[in-house]
Amino acid sequence: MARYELVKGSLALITLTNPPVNALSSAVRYGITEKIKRALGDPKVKAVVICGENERFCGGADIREFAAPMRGHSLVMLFDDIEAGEKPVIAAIEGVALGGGFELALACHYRIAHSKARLGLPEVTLGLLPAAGGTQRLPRLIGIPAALELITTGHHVSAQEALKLGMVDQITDENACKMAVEFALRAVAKPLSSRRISTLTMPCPPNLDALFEAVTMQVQKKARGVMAPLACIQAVRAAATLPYSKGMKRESELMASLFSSSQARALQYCFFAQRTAGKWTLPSGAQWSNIKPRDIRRAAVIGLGTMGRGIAVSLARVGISVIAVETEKKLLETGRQMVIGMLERDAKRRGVTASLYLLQFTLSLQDVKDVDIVIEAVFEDMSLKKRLFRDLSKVCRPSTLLYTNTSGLDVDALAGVTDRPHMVAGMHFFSPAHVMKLLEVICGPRSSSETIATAMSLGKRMGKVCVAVGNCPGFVGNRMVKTYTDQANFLLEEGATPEQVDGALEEFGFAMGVFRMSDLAGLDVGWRIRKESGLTGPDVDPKDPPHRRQGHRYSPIPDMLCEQGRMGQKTGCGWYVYEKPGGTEAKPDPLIQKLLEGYRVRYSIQPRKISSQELIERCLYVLANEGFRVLEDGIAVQPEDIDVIYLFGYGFPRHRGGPMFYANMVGLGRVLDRLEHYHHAHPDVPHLKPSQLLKKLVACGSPPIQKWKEHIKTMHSHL
Ligand SMILES: CCCCCCC/C=C/C(=O)SCCNC(=O)CCNC(=O)[C@H](O)C(C)(C)COP(=O)(O)OP(=O)(O)OC[C@H]1O[C@@H](n2cnc3c(N)ncnc32)[C@H](O)[C@@H]1OP(=O)(O)O
Repeated sequence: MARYELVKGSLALITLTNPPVNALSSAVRYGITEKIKRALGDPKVKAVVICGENERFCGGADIREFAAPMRGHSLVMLFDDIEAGEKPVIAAIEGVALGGGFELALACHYRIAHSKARLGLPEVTLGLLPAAGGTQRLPRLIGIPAALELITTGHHVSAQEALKLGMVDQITDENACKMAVEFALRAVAKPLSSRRISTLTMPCPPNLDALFEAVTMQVQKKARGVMAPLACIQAVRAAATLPYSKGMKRESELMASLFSSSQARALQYCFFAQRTAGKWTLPSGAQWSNIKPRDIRRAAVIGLGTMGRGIAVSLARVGISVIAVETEKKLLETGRQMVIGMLERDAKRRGVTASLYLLQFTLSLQDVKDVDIVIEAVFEDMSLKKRLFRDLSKVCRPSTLLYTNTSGLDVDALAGVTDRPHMVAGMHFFSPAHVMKLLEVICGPRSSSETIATAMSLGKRMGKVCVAVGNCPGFVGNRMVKTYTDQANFLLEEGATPEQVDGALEEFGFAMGVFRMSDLAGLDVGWRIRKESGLTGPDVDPKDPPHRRQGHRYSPIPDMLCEQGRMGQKTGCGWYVYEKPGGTEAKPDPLIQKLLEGYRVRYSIQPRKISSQELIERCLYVLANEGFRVLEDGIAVQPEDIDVIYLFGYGFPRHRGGPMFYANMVGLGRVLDRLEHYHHAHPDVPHLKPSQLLKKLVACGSPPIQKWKEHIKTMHSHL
């Protein structure tokens, strides 16, 4: 796990050999400890270079080992030994030096980085802190403000930024290991005392208290209820106010308070869930590792509304040429200006040239005849989409893949009107499409594995987190979210206010509660869908009372708001009132209070005081319950897929892991009990009825989430 070579007669070269990222597993820690001992004890050796195999220095501690108490050689002791040694040790950083990997580099006397390397202390994103001396050495090296920024955010920096900040001594475009060897030969004669970071005097700014207070407020605002950033601040404060050894003790105490916390478990689960979701599998056995995606060079985007513009930008900025199609000159011109503006702003932010030459705008569908793929992003109207797919069949060459950006319509129905149903699938982008990271790839029953592989690979190329899901109304994300918003509406009927429901969800960790989110997205979106599906408007069965549809409870309150023109932020009022149309400052609206009171009187509902616990349980247990049904129905393959969708598409707080992980943390038995309780109280709400899979898992002793897959026996998978 660590290779030892003597080079140039007097240098020990220690190479970490734990692919793919040379993580510091217990075997690697043992390996480095032994090799350092050997190098320091060998009189022939005058200096040491540490590097990583496969042009990657080190991705940090082995996160998989955090599932159990840490055993084996201590990183802290190893790093103290390296630093205290009498021979210069040089870190040769290629690829990444992250977390424990960067802390290893900080313990070395010199750091040489390749110009493409990235460095940082991302432990906070895993619910931890850099507990191998990172919180004590980094502020001594680069100062408290810069160290605080890096440690509390977990941001990686480029080698150039690292050099500017003083994190590395030199950067090179050559092989960093070779450069480090040459550097080491020159370093042999130099004194080491000023190179031991732990002994350096801390550069302290005068207004220390104010600085820590400001950073604490910033962190609390950005990540409400998240523990790790606050612990990071306390550890850096210890570095600023205590001698090194006492600071290390504080670092270790703070790490102990985080190490087995539920937040750390959730955040580490999210890290692996994201990687698990990328490894898609279809029932045919086709999967990410055995199906070659098509190479996409030319794409067409049909429709230049909000979604189409974002998709065009996402494609062009990764070098794919785009033909954007609209039906009217005015719409085309508006779309063209918006796309160009977005691309120019994006390029300016990234310090690159906008690839405007990749864009073409047209009113003629004929112009898309030679593209590799088409992504349709027209209005969410089935007959319009069908018409377009029929036309695309005629226009496009036979090898063109066709994708629909629908948020919930039947992908197979669209495939069925084409001459190539196996070459049709869904690509559900989230708005704004050039910003939001999530892409649901919808596999129709006839979609070929190549069609899916191409969508997944293209999504990844555009920087998206892609999840392959089955075809059903709303797919995974929107199918589940309906149960959550329904509960929120029912809670209003029963006595809650929008601000109470939102307050409870925001306290839980959502950046925005369900009603504030609805105001932001626009209430008319859901209204149109409900009208189309006959839940409101002229198509409603006259025998249905206003608060029941198809035998189930229904809340007409959102429809009532829309009928009054309250569409959310854009109209200046929705569930809240805003300072002006387009305003963002949500204030509780007495008119909504009045509307709710009138509604309760009309339907003889006795309002009651509803606890935050009930608000959370009703909204979130029902969400997980539908997630279990999604798994039962084979619409998603594994709970990780659902959680990734909720983390990246719906703002589910990452430190809670996602709806399925949250249910697992609460305890499946408890979730089942509470759902049974609520279903008993509201028998006309089928979504509150516990799913079969939840019952089955509880009956099997509530296995850990990673084992649920073994218990999911689907009648037939939709993937
Ligand atoms: C009381 C205890 C005291 C202990 C003190 C310890 C203090 C130190 C703590 C730490 O170091 S925590 C870890 C900090 N490091 C990170 O957070 C980095 C995590 N990794 C990444 O960001 C990325 O993986 C990467 C290194 C930038 C590489 O990205 P790339 O896109 O190239 O590859 P991936 O698909 O992400 O990863 C490939 C493969 O490797 C696995 N992996 C990555 N990093 C780790 C790791 N640190 N530990 C274990 N495994 C890791 C990743 O899961 C992938 O695995 P597979 O999916 O292929 O199985």
